[in-house]
Amino acid sequence: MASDPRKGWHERLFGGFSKTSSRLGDNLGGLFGKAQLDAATLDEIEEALIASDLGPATAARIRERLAAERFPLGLNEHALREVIAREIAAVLAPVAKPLEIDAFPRPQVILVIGVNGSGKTTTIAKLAHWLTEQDYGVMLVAGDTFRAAAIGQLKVWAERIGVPIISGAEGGDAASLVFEGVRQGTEKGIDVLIVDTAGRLQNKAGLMDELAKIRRVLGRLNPAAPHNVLLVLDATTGQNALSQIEIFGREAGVTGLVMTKLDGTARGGVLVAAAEKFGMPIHAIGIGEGIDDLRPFDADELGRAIAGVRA
Ligand SMILES: Nc1nc2c(ncn2[C@@H]2O[C@H](COP(=O)(O)OP(=O)(O)OP(=O)(O)O)[C@@H](O)[C@H]2O)c(=O)[nH]1
Repeated sequence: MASDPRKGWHERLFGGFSKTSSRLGDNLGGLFGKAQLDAATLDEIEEALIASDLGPATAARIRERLAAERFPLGLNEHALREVIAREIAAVLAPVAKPLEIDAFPRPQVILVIGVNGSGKTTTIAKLAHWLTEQDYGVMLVAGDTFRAAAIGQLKVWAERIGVPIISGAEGGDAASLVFEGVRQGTEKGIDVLIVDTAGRLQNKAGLMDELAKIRRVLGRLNPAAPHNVLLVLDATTGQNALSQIEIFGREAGVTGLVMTKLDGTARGGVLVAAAEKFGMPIHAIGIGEGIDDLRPFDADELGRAIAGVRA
């Protein structure tokens, strides 16, 4: 019997977030079972939530909810985790937006940006796979011309997924490659063009200039392009991911986020902090290195995974 892919995802999601939810449990440990939810206990809970990367605004929000609710039998672990799950879901619901591919014009252009090692290349592969599964014709552009290895890696993925790729020589001009991508994409009737970009933040000015140039070239071909600018973030960097949203959001016209490596890190709470602080759409999360490990998410389900509440 074929395995149910939804069930598989649910299990991987809860498994992936297990370090995050157990860290939350460790931080809250001494507070379970307190008979009184007095101000001092609420303060301690709020601090534990902040220490779990959920962000000060969400921590304050959960504190308020706990203060407003009555726990006649004392605050047991399950009740506390349930409140946390609900409030996290409320923070995530407005930003949990799957990537939308408009019907016109074709190709839709998705520019993928982020610092080196954030999981950009793998995310592009997963995204291409997700789109081809929905019958979109996808083409990749190896726009990280700064590193030969990045070009090679993307080519391997393209072959594995079975999508065409436009690539040039190391050190080539990324903007002209993108131009060529749109030209060929239009000619071949491609639906979605996914463009990889360099991620060397150590040369921030150069990087931002290059992204601006790519955007200018795209804009000349079609004023609405790029239709999406996705910022890929590595959850394991914790609060650092927030400053990347700030920098790239200000300078590179980010339209949405993808957070990767949420499996195997205890810092998954940062996804909630990002949602609360920036309110930007979060299109998908990555919970593994496999091609199927990137998906849009359901806010309620993710709230339970982070808070460690089994359905
Ligand atoms: N556990 C886990 N690993 C991931 C995930 N996404 C990517 N990775 C791994 O993270 C490493 C870096 O990913 P890349 O896709 O090469 O990152 P990049 O941002 O393109 O990096 P550069 O090529 O150095 O610019 C690889 O070993 C990936 O397999 C994820 O969701 N979970």
